[in-house]
Amino acid sequence: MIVGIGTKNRAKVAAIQHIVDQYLQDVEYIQVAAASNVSEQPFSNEETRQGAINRAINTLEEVKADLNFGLEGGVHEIGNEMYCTNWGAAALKDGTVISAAGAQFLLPEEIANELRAGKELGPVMDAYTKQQDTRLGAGAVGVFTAGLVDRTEMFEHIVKLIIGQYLFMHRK
Ligand SMILES: O=P(O)(O)OP(=O)(O)OP(=O)(O)OC[C@H]1O[C@@H](n2cnc3c(O)ncnc32)[C@H](O)[C@@H]1O
Ligand SMILES: [Mg+2]
Repeated sequence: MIVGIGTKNRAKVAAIQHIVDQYLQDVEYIQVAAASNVSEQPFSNEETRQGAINRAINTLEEVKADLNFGLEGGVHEIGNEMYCTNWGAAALKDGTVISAAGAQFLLPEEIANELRAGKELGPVMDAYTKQQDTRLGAGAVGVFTAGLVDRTEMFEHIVKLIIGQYLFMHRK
């Protein structure tokens, strides 16, 4: 089968490939930088979920694979506290869209304030860590969990939930 990957972000690509390779056979991958059609920095669960779904559908339209993945990161606030939130979706050839949410974790107040001022988490994390492209490696989750959970592991759980739902739908 053909699996479409709607991102070129290597942390997300690795998450999709690790889980697909574990549970599906004879897979060929096609990658595209699919548009999310939401803000660069989604600011609610609804918007983050929509970004993942849009990426999955845009990947389906571009590569027409059997399973087309979209993964999206964003933030949302509960009271005065800001959490990172993560969503994934897969669009099937017949237009069915499977979705699942993943881990959420609290962002430190100094990071949350930068986002409230309109900045994006990617560049804010690079400034905070004095490194480049945090979002392609450990991610904010890796930094703020002392390396216990990196961005790939976080998205792997979402991909596993999606493939599990796909296998359930196609059970014999
Ligand atoms: O190439 P794409 O697939 O777009 O991957 P991305 O890293 O930009 O990821 P998202 O668009 O899903 O994330 C939305 C925004 O939040 C940032 N972001 C999300 N999660 C992050 C993390 O764990 N570490 C650093 N930045 C993160 C990201 O850089 C964007 O500004
Ligand atoms: Mg992005």
